[in-house]
Amino acid sequence: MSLSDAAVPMPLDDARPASPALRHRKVGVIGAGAVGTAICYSTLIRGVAREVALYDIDGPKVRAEVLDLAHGTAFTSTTQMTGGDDPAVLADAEVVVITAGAKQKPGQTRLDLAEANIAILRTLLPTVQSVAPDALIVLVSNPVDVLTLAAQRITGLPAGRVIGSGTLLDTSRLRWQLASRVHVHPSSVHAVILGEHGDTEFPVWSSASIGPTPLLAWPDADAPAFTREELDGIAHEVTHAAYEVIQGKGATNYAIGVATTRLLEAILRDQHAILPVSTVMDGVMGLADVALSLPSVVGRAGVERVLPVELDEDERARLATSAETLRTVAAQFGF
Ligand SMILES: NC(=O)C1=CN([C@@H]2O[C@H](COP(=O)(O)OP(=O)(O)OC[C@H]3O[C@@H](n4cnc5c(N)ncnc54)[C@H](O)[C@@H]3O)[C@@H](O)[C@H]2O)C=CC1
Ligand SMILES: CC(=O)C(=O)O
Repeated sequence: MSLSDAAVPMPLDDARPASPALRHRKVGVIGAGAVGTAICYSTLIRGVAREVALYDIDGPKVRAEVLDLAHGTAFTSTTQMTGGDDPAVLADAEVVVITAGAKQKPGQTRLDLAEANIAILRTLLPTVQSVAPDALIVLVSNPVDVLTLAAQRITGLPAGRVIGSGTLLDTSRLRWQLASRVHVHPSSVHAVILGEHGDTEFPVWSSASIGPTPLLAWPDADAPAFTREELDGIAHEVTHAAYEVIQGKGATNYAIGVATTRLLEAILRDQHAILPVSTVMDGVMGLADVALSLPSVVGRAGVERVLPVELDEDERARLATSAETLRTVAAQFGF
């Protein structure tokens, strides 16, 4: 069996023609590292796609990961797990998720990865477009906002078809922090991190709420009101969460795995869900020629609309700082 033959055999029921709704639900994932495999795993478990295909240049590694994931599909949904070291495994994917490339070493910022990972995109994207010409592109590799702008410019695709995971993960971290503090489920916390997925990101406290109660007016006998100092501390922990995890285990992967699956679900099920993801801005809130996260309506066509947000003066200044930081880095690479 060649390395690119790593696809598991089709179960009998998959030999029948798929219903139109299922026929195209194939996700390609590039990069069989900590992040790519976590995305495959959570996508299998949640049954979001009909087929997940994993591609990596490291043949033995990708073959082993595909087999390990495929061996568990008796206990997941009907999803097929395929893959190998030939990019043809991505053929006809509806969405291709890019996790390939360098990751931060302790002490590095995400922006330090720009040169290496833009170079990978320049060779990878033409291949992706030839094997999966209709695919939406989802960027996860870092610095994800700079790579989202680069990928959109390299492919020439409409802005909404090139999506960075952006601050979806940071927002999840924030919701978990706040939920733990007031003893509710994170799904009942409505708060968002916007801007760069990186050191200049910021929480939008002015519109955050817990259930229907504005966060800044939080009253509860069991959990007292938030002070400004405490909110600053929570924001700092969210922004620095990745550094702590990377210091301890060398990578972050499970949370980005489920966050990316949530994005894939919004796309493949055409949910028109509002998610904080990164796309190239086209003038919304005065932003252009930069990719960063604002609340975005996500469905089968990709990001269908980017929603302007009501921000206070401090939040507006922080959005401008994020945009300026990202523009400066992207410009160094001609974007
Ligand atoms: N956007 C986000 O929220 C997050 C982004 N990341 C980023 O995801 C990226 C991947 O992280 P890990 O999976 O931990 O790294 P890893 O080192 O475990 O895996 C990277 C994989 O990419 C493969 N690869 C390298 N060049 C390739 C190419 N040209 N074609 C195909 N495959 C190629 C390598 O063989 C390796 O298997 C990093 O840039 C990291 O910073 C990680 C966590 C969260
Ligand atoms: C590595 C990274 O970008 C994160 O975990 O947020």
